[in-house]
Amino acid sequence: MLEIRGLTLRAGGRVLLQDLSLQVPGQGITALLGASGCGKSSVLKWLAGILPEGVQAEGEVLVDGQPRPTGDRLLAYQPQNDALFPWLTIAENAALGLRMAGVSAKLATARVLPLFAPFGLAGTEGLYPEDLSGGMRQRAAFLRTMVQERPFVLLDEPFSALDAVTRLKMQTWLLARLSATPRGGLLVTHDLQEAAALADRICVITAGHGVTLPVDMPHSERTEAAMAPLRETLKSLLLEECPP
Ligand SMILES: Nc1ncnc2c1ncn2[C@@H]1O[C@H](COP(=O)(O)OP(=O)(O)OP(=O)(O)O)[C@@H](O)[C@H]1O
Repeated sequence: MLEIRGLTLRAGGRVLLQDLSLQVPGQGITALLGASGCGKSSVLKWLAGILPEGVQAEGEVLVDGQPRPTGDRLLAYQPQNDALFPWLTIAENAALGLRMAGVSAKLATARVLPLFAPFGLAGTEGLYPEDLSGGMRQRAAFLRTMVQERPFVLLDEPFSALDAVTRLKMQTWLLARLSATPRGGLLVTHDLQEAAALADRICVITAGHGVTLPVDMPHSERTEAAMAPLRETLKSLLLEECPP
């Protein structure tokens, strides 16, 4: 269990988040929703240990009840922008997380290459980021994050640049991967449908605080109609933040 305790975020003299506590179990997906600018990306950056200077944070990170530093090696992080290095090939970029964890180039390459085809990236291995579409770059960044197989993955809008069909394929892949090798996912998304389809619990940041709702239905039963009441609840929580 990854736990955030008492996180307060400030930026430009403004309190973004006040005393957020959030639990991310070691299995399944916890979604983080909230209006644009409420601090979702900053929560992930703080956990990943890369909060920019303009944002200040106070709070604690714990894993299985033990205090851990931010930027802990138990966490893999996919930022909102793909953060690929333009001078590395797509295969080298995809392997970078493993290389930085000390895995040899040969082994890292052997681990990433089999995922190129299921991610729709076959043939791009030797290309450079500038040769790819935004959606392809986003999948390369997703690949780089998931292949690290760390106990927790922090995903900041990982599918925002994808078309509907590719998005569905990658969502299905993510659910299958997290169930095959249980890990905890913290997923920032703007998409209520995505949160309702994937998450086991949803934290909505509203008026600077977090409200967490469990989602108990099996994924196979989550039709649009079945999830409509949850989407309405999420919408009302989000609208509290943004009155018309
Ligand atoms: N480097 C920075 N310096 C000062 N303020 C910043 C910095 N980065 C972010 N902020 C401010 O912090 C607030 C939260 O930003 P953040 O990106 O975490 O929000 P978000 O909820 O993820 O937004 P979005 O959904 O639009 O991605 C914003 O008001 C933003 O202007």
